Amino acid sequence: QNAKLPNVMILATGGTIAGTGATSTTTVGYTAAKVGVEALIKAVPELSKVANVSGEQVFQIASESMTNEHWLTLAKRVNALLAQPNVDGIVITHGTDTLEETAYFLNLVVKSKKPVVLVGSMRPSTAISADGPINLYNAVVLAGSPDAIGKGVLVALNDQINGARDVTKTNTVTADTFKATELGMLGYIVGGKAHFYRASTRKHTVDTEFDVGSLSALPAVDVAYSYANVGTTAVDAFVAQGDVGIVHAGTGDGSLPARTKPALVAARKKGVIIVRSSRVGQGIVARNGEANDDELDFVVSDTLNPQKARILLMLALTKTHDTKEIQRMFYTY
Ligand SMILES: NC(=O)C[C@H](N)C(=O)O
Repeated sequence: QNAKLPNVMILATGGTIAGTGATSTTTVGYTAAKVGVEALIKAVPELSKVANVSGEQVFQIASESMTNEHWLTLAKRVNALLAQPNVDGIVITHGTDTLEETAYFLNLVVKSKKPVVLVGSMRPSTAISADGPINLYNAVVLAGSPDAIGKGVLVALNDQINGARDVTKTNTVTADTFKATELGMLGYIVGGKAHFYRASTRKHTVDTEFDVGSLSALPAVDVAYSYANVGTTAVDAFVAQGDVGIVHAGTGDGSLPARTKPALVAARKKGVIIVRSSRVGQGIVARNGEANDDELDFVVSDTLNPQKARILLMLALTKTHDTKEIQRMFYTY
């Protein structure tokens, strides 16, 4: 322990960063979530020069299997740790598949300005040029950086700092997969230092109205994906199973196909909240653009992608079923 260094807690959840392959050239077909947190820390002795690190294994899963229950457990643990004066920042090691979702969930429910940084890797720990160790080093640097305080939940991979709201996985295999595309990344981690150039204007962490402290479950919300020839199978199934919200991942600017629209309108009449989002990946879904949202009593996702719109809708539904209020939240967070 060095009193001059920040105290950074590493919470491990699994993913490829904790994965192992049969050979050093195995970069696909490896097994995720095998290496424990102590081994991850031990693999990067340089960590002790930038922070007093300690580790905790919260889960050991591939992130495609992340659930709402995992998120509630993780968020409560993060909030409990950040309330301790001897914790300056938290790093969460995580699979990359749903990393952006966990980051955005925490961005909305963490009750602290202290840095929370999600990190993963695209190559397993056993690979040549594994990206996990450098990403972990950078994440710990970032979590211990005073400049990261109050910036919301951050993502550190490939020497870049991205904000939880706008970052997304853009490539299935390459190490430079996490990008905030048009809205832009926040900075770099270079030479053991975090360099910030921008911050999100959207509210997060201590400035949100959401509190998961007393929650043991989240409202049922699913995503209905749109494409040519789509019908009502998904929407009908979601309503039948009792969903209270549906995010429609529409084509283009959140368009509603002629065959699907009546099912969404009927679902809304039954009380289900409908959010129009887009599968495109860039741009605003404009209110009263591709559909008359005022008349249909639908909500638009603004620039949130469908998987993040699902998260905000779940949290919104813990507070209200008023569509005007929910729309306000989509323009706030
Ligand atoms: N690169 C990765 O971490 C992918 C892995 N399927 C996961 O999300 O756990």
